[in-house]
Amino acid sequence: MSLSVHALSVRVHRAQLLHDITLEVAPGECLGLIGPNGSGKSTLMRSLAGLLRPRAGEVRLQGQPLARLSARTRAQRIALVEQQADTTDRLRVREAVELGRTPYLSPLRGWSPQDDARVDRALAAVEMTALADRLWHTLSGGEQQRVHIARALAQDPEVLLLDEPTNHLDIRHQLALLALVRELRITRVIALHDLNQALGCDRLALLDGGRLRAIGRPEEVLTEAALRRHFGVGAIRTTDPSGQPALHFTHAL
Ligand SMILES: Nc1ncnc2c1ncn2[C@@H]1O[C@H](COP(=O)(O)OP(=O)(O)OP(=O)(O)O)[C@@H](O)[C@H]1O
Repeated sequence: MSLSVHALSVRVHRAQLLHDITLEVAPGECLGLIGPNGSGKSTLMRSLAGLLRPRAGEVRLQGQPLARLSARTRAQRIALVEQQADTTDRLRVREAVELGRTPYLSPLRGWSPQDDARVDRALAAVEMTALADRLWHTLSGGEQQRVHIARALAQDPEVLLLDEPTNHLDIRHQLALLALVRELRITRVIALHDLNQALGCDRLALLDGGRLRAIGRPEEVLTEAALRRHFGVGAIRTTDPSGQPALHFTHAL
């Protein structure tokens, strides 16, 4: 499903957080969202999920304004994994993942064995099957993050929005998660701080100061000049021993 943003401006408490953003994510594409701290990545993510009402402009899903879709339809189509998601409920891991099936349940359509199977697959995808009965609040930060991702997968969305999903994860789980995200055929938007990881996206959108500064293939966006201007670092573009492009950061400016 395509996701598009048209002249989007977002204001919160008199602060203008996003300015006139226009971009399009093609069906099945993985768009990486990059930018320094406070550049507006999470704000854009929340806008893409329909959680923030724009001051001007709109987000469209397959050409349809998000604002016109019911909350239930939106939840069936879009899943968001936020940066600092928490829950105060006394939930077990499996119950937290089962919440992903909520948009599909109704008085006429109760919980079914297919829902159980979907939850099983989601838990297995993030290697949390063994911890399915643990209480949420006893998990480590990285384990909680993996449960959030499982909940989003169980939601069976057509658009998956991941806000810094590798935060808290050890290196093996970071690589496993990125491989999992790469294999999904759905439309994905993923905010990343690790710019070497961002090189693996189909395209990158670079935000700075709430404005879209560049969008294109990773090598077009992550130039040494852009790294200097927008991230304030000296960097050298290089290739790793396997021939893949890589960035070597030298110093903060
Ligand atoms: N409710 C709010 N009221 C005022 N300012 C806000 C509010 N929420 C966010 N901001 C500001 O908006 C800017 C963009 O925040 P946002 O969280 O979208 O940035 P980000 O790119 O995701 O940052 P980070 O990389 O640090 O996670 C920041 O300067 C932030 O302080």
